[in-house]
Amino acid sequence: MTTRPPTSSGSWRDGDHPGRRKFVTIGDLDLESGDRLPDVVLAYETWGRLDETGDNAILVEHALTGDSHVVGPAGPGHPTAGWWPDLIGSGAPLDTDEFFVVAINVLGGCQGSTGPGARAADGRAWGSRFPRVTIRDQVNAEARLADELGIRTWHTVIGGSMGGMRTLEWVASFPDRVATAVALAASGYATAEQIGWSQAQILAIRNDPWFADGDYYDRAQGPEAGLGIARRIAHITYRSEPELHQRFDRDVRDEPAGDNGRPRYAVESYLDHHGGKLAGRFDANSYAVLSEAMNSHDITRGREGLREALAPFAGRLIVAPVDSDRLYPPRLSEELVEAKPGAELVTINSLVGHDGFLTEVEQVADLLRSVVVAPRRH
Ligand SMILES: CC(=O)SCCNC(=O)CCNC(=O)[C@H](O)C(C)(C)COP(=O)(O)OP(=O)(O)OC[C@H]1O[C@@H](n2cnc3c(N)ncnc32)[C@H](O)[C@@H]1OP(=O)(O)O
Ligand SMILES: N[C@@H](CCO)C(=O)O
Repeated sequence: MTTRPPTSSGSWRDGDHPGRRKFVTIGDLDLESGDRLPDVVLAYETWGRLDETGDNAILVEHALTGDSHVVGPAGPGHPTAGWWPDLIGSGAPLDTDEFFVVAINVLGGCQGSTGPGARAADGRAWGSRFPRVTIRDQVNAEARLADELGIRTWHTVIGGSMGGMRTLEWVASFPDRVATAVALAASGYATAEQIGWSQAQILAIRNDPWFADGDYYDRAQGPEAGLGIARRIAHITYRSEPELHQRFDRDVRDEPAGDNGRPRYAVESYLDHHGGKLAGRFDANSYAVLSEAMNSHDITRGREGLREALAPFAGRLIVAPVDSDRLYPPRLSEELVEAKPGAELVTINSLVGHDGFLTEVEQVADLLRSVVVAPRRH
């Protein structure tokens, strides 16, 4: 759930140590829908130092249930340890001796940024009143944070999945503010199948009797069961069929015993684990808002096609699909490379599927070392 920062304007922080959350008020945000979201706060974390030229900043964009805590242990404001361990630090692929690394909790999220669990001006959680936001709205908000930090052009923007969507939207919306973009396990638009999977997940949440039309924050219980089901559905799409087969096959867990003596398959217990874990650390409304934001993703909206959307970008574009990804199949990355002359395709090899961009940390590290960071030193 959202940890509400103190109400004020300008920047404030939990602490000055690297990786400690900071907050900035970016003011009112006009949304694509025509709504205006007032007094928007974004939570973010930084590592390293912005140099005098201001051109050494790297933006790391998190995926659906990630947050600004890219590296480091769990702690206040961070329900989990970092989701890309060891990628940021002195001598790490995103080397803080050289770069100023920024990660922002996405608009609509639940780890410090304005989202449905945050309090509106009347002191009540936004809940059902939280407006629809798009990936483009989220990137517009992030651009305002970049302005606040004095970052005109990102040296690199990198992200996977929903983070890859924001990376590509940065390229399309602010082509002169990104020098290099790395989009992992992503696509230029949400596909019919992705939208279909999202629908099932959103319905699981909204049909939980404890959802209360989204206004459950002052109740004894929220729609954790619905969120858990959503996560189970999603998690299957994040993994490959061969991986699930190899890991679990038809194995049965002997405890706890299944109801009515039916077997409890190991894969069920695994999905129960992931469903329960997410329900304990994430806000269901945020999950639905962010899923709808992902459904909105389409860098071609108002820009003709992929080619036209990417044409103004003069920087370096690297797209990195996971070869076994059935949710964002490699053809979606190949389309981007075909649409953008000079764009590079670097395939991540993994049995895992979509989550490969999180689990194959070494390959991501190699990618960052070889194609992103190294060229700056020459
Ligand atoms: C690491 C984080 O969660 S950081 C928080 C932010 N998170 C994100 O941004 C991404 C969200 N995380 C994820 O999507 C996933 O957790 C991933 C991609 C990181 C997981 O990748 P993997 O390393 O392949 O983990 P895997 O899917 O095997 O799950 C391991 C967990 O399942 C449990 N598990 C494995 N098999 C079973 C089973 N048959 N029954 C019950 N539990 C099982 C393990 O005990 C382990 O539990 P733990 O995570 O509580 O320690
Ligand atoms: N498993 C990741 C990837 C979603 O694309 C997450 O939960 O954020």
